[in-house]
Amino acid sequence: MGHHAEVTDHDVRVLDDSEYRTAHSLFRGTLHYTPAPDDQWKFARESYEPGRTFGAFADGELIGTVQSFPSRLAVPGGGVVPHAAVSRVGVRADWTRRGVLSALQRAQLRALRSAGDVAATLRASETAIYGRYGYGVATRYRFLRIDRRTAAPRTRPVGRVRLVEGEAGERVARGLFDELSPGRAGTIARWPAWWGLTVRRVAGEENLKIAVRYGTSGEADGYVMFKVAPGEHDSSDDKPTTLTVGDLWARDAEAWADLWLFVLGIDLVDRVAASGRPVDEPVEWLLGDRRACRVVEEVDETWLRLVDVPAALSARTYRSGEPVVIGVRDAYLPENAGAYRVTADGATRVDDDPELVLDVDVLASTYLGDVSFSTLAATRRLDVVDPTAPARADALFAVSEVPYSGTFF
Ligand SMILES: CC(=O)SCCNC(=O)CCNC(=O)[C@H](O)C(C)(C)COP(=O)(O)OP(=O)(O)OC[C@H]1O[C@@H](n2cnc3c(N)ncnc32)[C@H](O)[C@@H]1OP(=O)(O)O
Repeated sequence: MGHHAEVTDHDVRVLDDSEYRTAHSLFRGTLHYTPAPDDQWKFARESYEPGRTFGAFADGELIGTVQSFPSRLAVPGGGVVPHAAVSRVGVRADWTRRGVLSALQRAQLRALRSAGDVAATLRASETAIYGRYGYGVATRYRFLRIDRRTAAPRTRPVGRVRLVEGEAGERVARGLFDELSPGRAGTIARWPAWWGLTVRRVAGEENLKIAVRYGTSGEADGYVMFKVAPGEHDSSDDKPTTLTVGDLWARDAEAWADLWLFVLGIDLVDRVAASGRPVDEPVEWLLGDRRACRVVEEVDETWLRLVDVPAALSARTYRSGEPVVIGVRDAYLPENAGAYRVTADGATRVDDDPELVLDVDVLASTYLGDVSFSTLAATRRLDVVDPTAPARADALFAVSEVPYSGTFF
C-alpha cells in the first residue's frame, strides 16, 4: 500500500449525462484511441446508466474516470449475486501516479457496497493495477489457433446449423445467452448495451456472422458469433484467411460440438482462431489431429472483488469437510475485515482466532474455486497459522467445473 498524499488537489464525484461523452473520450485517450465518432458513440452512450460513472476533477477539468455496468454473477452451487462490471478506468497521462485512481476506486467501491452489490469484476489492462484495491484473479481463459487444413474433425454434425442474418441473429443469440446464463460459476449477466457495443457496432465494419444450431426437435439450442478476415487465397502462408470465434454458447454437448464442426467446415478458411474460451473446452478431442489446435495463450480473465464478504461467503455452497476459520484483511472496505468460520453448511462471522489469514484479493481468487488455498500457501500469498488449515479450506471450497465468465467488457 502506498503512502503518497491522496486527494488533496482533486475531487471525485458522480457524473451526469451531460458529462458522459467527455468521460468516454478521456478513457479512450488513456488507451491511446481518438474519441468515438458519432456513429460509434450512439452505442457507447446507451451503456452509461445513471449514477454509475465517477469522475475526478482538478481545476474544474475532468482528469480521470471509472464506470460500471449493472449485472449478476453466478457463484458455486447455482446462486447468483448482484454484481457490478467495472470498466472504462482511466486517468489522464499528466495526472497519473498521484493517487487519482485510488480516490476513484475508494468512491466506487463504497458506492457499490451501499447499492447492495456483493461483487465487482473487471478485465485488467495490466496486472499491477487492481490487487491493491482488493481485486484478485478468479477465472482464466484461453486463446486457440486451429490449422483448419490439418484439423480433420473426427465426427459429423448431428443437428442443423444455419446462418441467421442481422437483427434476427442477434435476437436468437441474446435469447439463448440469457437462457444459458447464469450458468457455470463465474458467468455474468450481460446488460442491454453490451449487445449494441459488441455486436451492432462492429457488425457493419467487421463482417460479423451469427450461426444458430437447431436440434432434432427443431429448437434453437446454441449459437456462435464469428468473423472471417480474408487472406490472400493462395498457397503462400503470408496472410491466411482466418475465421475468429468470438462467442459460442450451447445448451448441451451435442449443440456445442455441432457449432464447432460448423465453423471448422467453412470453405476457404486456413485458420480458425478462438478468443476467450474456457480452459476445459475439449476442442482438441473433436479433431483428427489434436496438434492442429494450439493454445496460443492462457491468461487471467476475471478480476473479482468481493464487495460484501459476508454476503459473498453466504451465497456460495461448500463441499463436505472439516470447518476452517479464515481471517480476512481489507484496506478499502474495512467492514469486510474479520474472521469467518466456513463449514459444509455455510459461512458465519466469528470472534475465533483465524487458522489462515489473507487479503481480500487473495480470498477472491479462491472464491469461485479456480485456485486452491494450498497453492496460494505454497506461493506465499496467504499466512498459514494452522498447517492443516489450507487442506481443510481446499476441501470445502472445491468445485467440479472450472469457473469461467465468457463475457468481455
Ligand atoms: C477495467 C479497465 O478499464 S482496465 C483499463 C485501465 N486503464 C488503463 O490501463 C489506461 C492507462 N492507464 C491509466 O489510465 C492509469 O495509469 C491507471 C488508471 C491505470 C492508474 O491511475 P493512477 O491515477 O496513476 O493510479 P494511482 O496514482 O492511484 O496509483 C495507485 C498505486 O498503483 C500503482 N499503479 C497504478 N497504475 C499502475 C500501473 N499501470 N503499473 C504499475 N503500478 C501502477 C501506483 O504506482 C500507485 O502505487 P503506490 O500506491 O505504491 O504509490
